[in-house]
Amino acid sequence: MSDTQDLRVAVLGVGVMGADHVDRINRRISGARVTVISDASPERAAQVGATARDAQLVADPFEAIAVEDVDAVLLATPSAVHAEQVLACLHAGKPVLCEKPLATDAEGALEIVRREAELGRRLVQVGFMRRFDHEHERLKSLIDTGDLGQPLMMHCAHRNPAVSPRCDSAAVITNSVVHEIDATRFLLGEEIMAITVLRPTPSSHAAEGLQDPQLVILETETGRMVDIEVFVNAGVGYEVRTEVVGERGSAMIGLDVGLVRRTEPGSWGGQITPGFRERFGQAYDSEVQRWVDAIHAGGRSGDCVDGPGSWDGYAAAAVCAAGIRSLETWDRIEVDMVPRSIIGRSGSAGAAPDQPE
Ligand SMILES: NC(=O)c1ccc[n+]([C@@H]2O[C@H](COP(=O)([O-])OP(=O)(O)OC[C@H]3O[C@@H](n4cnc5c(N)ncnc54)[C@H](O)[C@@H]3O)[C@@H](O)[C@H]2O)c1
Ligand SMILES: O[C@H]1[C@H](O)[C@@H](O)[C@H](O)[C@@H](O)[C@H]1O
Repeated sequence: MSDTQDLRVAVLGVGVMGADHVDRINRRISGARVTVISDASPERAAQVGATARDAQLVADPFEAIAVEDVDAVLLATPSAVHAEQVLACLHAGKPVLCEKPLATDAEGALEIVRREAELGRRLVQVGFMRRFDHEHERLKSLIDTGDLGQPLMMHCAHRNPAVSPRCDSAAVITNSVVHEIDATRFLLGEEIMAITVLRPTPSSHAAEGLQDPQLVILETETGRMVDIEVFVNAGVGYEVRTEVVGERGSAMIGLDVGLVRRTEPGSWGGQITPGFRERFGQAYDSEVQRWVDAIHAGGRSGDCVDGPGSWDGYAAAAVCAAGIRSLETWDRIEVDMVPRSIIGRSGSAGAAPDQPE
């Protein structure tokens, strides 16, 4: 790849998210095109491949990563296989944008942080797309300029209309709460030290044995508290609300306040957002465009990340691991994280806890 050539991207896993990413790269992102598609389902690969003229289908995901004229990899495979596929990308020296979570356990994420640090280049970006959402960016800017005074608390709600019947109680944390964990680190700029997961009466719409909803309390290094209602079978629509309460005021995002209409006879209201693709479409586009631009800027030897990196993926995985433990024990659990200083320079440009080593 030269500066003027399109980045040749392999997309692995072309289900809901991967197919969207193929479409976004080919239609809306400049400086990149999808040249390889890989999916465990040959039918699905062929179906999505038919929408991407230039793309070659490669059945084995590790062969797809190794294809010589693939410059970068976008992973939208199931969360359980992210860690091994990211490690394969690092082994091949290729930049990777990995959908969240980076790994389903803290050890897997830490291994990635260590391997990237050994390479001496930042090649791993994690798909915490809320950092690219305009509302989140505005909220962060209000906090950073001091307009709210010192932030003290955050209140969050994360409601999905429904999830796959295969989703278990731990996956509610690793797949859904992981977004609030990253948003907390991003907005407040510090690490999370402890987590408590409470169990309200489960919804009758949740699958047998699934703890849904859950109430999660995060405690940060300086003692700020964040409460999160996560409810993944809430019906109705998609809602992600975040309110930051500071010493001089509060601010809330995610209120679905698009167009509000008054119509006869006597009705008033707006549209409910149906899902994450609609709510975060702009954020996914910005995330992928900035990733592509960062790889062009980094070239063959520089850093290829603009946004959350491997350290952010690890920090979130460590909090999730403590959350799963809290879910099992009903206790408040302190987060077990290695100190950042032992890792070296790899990690995130976007995350606040990015102190000089
Ligand atoms: N950032 C977000 O808001 C967001 C939204 C949805 C999903 N996600 C993440 O994206 C990932 C995919 O989620 P999804 O909803 O698209 O899932 P999905 O089930 O719709 O798609 C996954 C695809 O991967 C394929 N696959 C399975 N194992 C594979 C393997 N080992 N190698 C290659 N392909 C394989 C499957 O056949 C399927 O087509 C998950 O990690 C999820 O957490 C992120
Ligand atoms: O995988 C999805 C995705 O990450 C969405 O952004 C989130 O709202 C859902 O809860 C999760 O299941």
